[in-house]
Amino acid sequence: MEAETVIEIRGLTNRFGKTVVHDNLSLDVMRGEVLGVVGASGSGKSVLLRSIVGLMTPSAGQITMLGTDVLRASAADRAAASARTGVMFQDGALFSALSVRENVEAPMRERLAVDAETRRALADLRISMVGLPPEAGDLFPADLSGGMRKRAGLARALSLDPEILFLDEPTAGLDPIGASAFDSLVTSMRATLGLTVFLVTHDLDTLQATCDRIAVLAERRVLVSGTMAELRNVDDPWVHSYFHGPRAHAALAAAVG
Ligand SMILES: Nc1ncnc2c1ncn2[C@@H]1O[C@H](COP(=O)(O)OP(=O)(O)OP(=O)(O)O)[C@@H](O)[C@H]1O
Repeated sequence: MEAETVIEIRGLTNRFGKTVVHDNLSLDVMRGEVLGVVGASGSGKSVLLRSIVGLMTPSAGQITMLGTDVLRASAADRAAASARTGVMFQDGALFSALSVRENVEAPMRERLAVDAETRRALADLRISMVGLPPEAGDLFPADLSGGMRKRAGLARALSLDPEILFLDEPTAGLDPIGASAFDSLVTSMRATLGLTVFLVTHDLDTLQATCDRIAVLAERRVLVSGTMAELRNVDDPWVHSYFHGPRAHAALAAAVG
C-alpha cells in the first residue's frame, strides 16, 4: 500500500524581524508514523509546530494538512482540519480554573454535538486511556504532579479522537521513570489508535523508544531525516555530535540491554 502524506510542507519561511528561523523548509509526514523533530535550541522546532497547527502565520510557504491548504483555506475548512488533530504543549497548557474532566471536555463542547452525559463519558474514557485514575477527572491542574499534568494534557489532546497528534517536548521535566512510562504510552496509543505523531523533543531515549523517523532542523531547514541508525551515519558536525554523544550511546545501550 502506498504511504499517504498527511502533512506536506513546502517552501516554509519564518522570519521575526531580521531573524530568519526557517528558509524554504520542506517536510512530509506520513500517515501512521511517529516523526521526531530535533535540533539545537532556537533551531525553530516550536515555530514549526506552531506554524502547522495554525498558532502562527508563516512569512511564506505552503502547508497541506489532511488535504487542506491550511494557510489559504477558509476559517471553517481550517477549523475542520484542526478538529482532526490534537496538540499537547510542554506544560500541558490546561485551563487552571477547570477540572481535568472539564479540560478534556472543552474541545468537545465546541465541536461535538453530544449531550452532557455522553461528553462526560467520553472525557472519562480519555482520562483512563492515558493511565490516570478515575478520580483524577475531578482534580484541578494545580493538584496534579508534573507527570499527571502531562497525561491530562494528552487526554485533552485526544479529546476529539484525532488522526494526528502533536507533542511538544512531552517528557521534559519528567524523571526518567515517568519519561519512559510516557514513551510507552505514546507507543501503545499509536498502535491502538492508529495515530500519526509529530513529536518535538530533545530526549534521545524518547527518540529511540518511540520514533520511526527523525527530522533534524538545522541551517533553517530540515537538514536531513531518517531512522536513528541512518542519522548516526550522517556526516554533519551537529548531527554527528548529537547522535554519537554520551547521551546517544546511553540511549542506544538502554534500548539494546
Ligand atoms: N513570537 C516570536 N517573536 C520573535 N521571535 C521568536 C518568536 N517565537 C520564536 N522566536 C524565535 O525563533 C527562534 C526559534 O524558536 P523556537 O522556540 O522554535 O526554537 P526551538 O528549536 O523550539 O528551541 P528550544 O529547543 O530551545 O525549545 C528563536 O530564535 C526564537 O527566539
